[in-house]
Amino acid sequence: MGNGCFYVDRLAAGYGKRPVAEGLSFHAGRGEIVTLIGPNGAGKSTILKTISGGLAPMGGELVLDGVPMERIPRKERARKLAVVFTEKLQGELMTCRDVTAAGRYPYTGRLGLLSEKDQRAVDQALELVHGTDLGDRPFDRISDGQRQRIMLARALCQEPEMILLDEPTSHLDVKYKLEFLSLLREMARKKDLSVLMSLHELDLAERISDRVVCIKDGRMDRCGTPEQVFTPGYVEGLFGMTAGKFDAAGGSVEFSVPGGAVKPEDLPENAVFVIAGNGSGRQVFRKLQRENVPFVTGILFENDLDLPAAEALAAHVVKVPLGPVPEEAVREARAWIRRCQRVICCRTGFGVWEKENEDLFKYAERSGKTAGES
Ligand SMILES: Nc1ncnc2c1ncn2[C@@H]1O[C@H](COP(=O)(O)OP(=O)(O)OP(=O)(O)O)[C@@H](O)[C@H]1O
Repeated sequence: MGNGCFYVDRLAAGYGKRPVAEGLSFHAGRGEIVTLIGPNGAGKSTILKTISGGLAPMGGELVLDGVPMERIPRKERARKLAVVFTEKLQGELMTCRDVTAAGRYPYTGRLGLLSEKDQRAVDQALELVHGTDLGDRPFDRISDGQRQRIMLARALCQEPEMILLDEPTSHLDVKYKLEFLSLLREMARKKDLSVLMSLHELDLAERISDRVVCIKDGRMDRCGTPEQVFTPGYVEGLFGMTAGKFDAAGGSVEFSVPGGAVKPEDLPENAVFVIAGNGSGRQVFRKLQRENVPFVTGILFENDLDLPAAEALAAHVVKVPLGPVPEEAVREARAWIRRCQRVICCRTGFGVWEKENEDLFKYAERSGKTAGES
């Protein structure tokens, strides 16, 4: 089970008598970020609620710092484990500073009076989330994104060993999403925190997580590093996607090509051949896709940055393994060019290993297919 400060072993979580998910075994070490992903209703929130103590486990073990969770006294657990579930706290009549300070309650006496040390911890936490200016504002009159940052400040000033977050970026704009997750990453490392959260943004999950736990049909479908989890085709299966493709290399989602791949003889009249490579083609592929213009592309090496988007969107891709480009691939690409109405070249120049693509471009020029290229 590793030296993680937290682990679950064969955990079952659910409501009443019915487990929503069971057989869950994973761990989160100190300084690590572990992310739960999976389709809507898979049970991610239920698992987090169970780990936070809000729901009783229906089976299995929950262990924090070598001690079964149920044996950790409530007050100690409140110090060790911080929870960021935004919908929980209404915070009426409270300022953002009051809400943040609530994170110190496990450390204060019964009256909840804050010592100087507590006040300092509140200041620091607000500063960390860039929330100092929000301190005096009423918590119920700030934006959802600001509320999310204040909730993180509250969790941080609790000085926990572990933070649980349920979809912490759902209300944040793209700038704050990145800022928030970078902050979380930094806090995890600096303060040796274990972070367990659910995320819907797979690209962010892939970039930020040390480990990803995939939940599907009431069980743990996969658990591992992002490289182990996000293998080609996996996300589409996990989410039962029929309308698009997840680019495992680039961490982005591609809409699928209408009608799918085609045979040369079925290629529509307005089809375009795109000479791309090295990431130069993706924007063009997407533009053609939006405009409903079918296209063929090549010659792409199998590790090319353009390949995932090409495979998701093109009617056909002429691709080759790394190494010398076979004559046959060149012949095939030329045949597709002859069938296409025009050729778009995304390259401003060709490297020494791209002689065949340069030749294809010259071939297209000679055929008059590059005229009016946009
Ligand atoms: N309070 C509840 N009582 C009974 N069943 C519930 C309750 N809350 C959620 N469920 C059910 O448990 C299952 C898992 O829900 P959960 O919210 O954990 O999924 P999730 O993976 O977090 O979904 P989402 O991605 O949509 O947030 C769903 O079928 C849901 O309808």
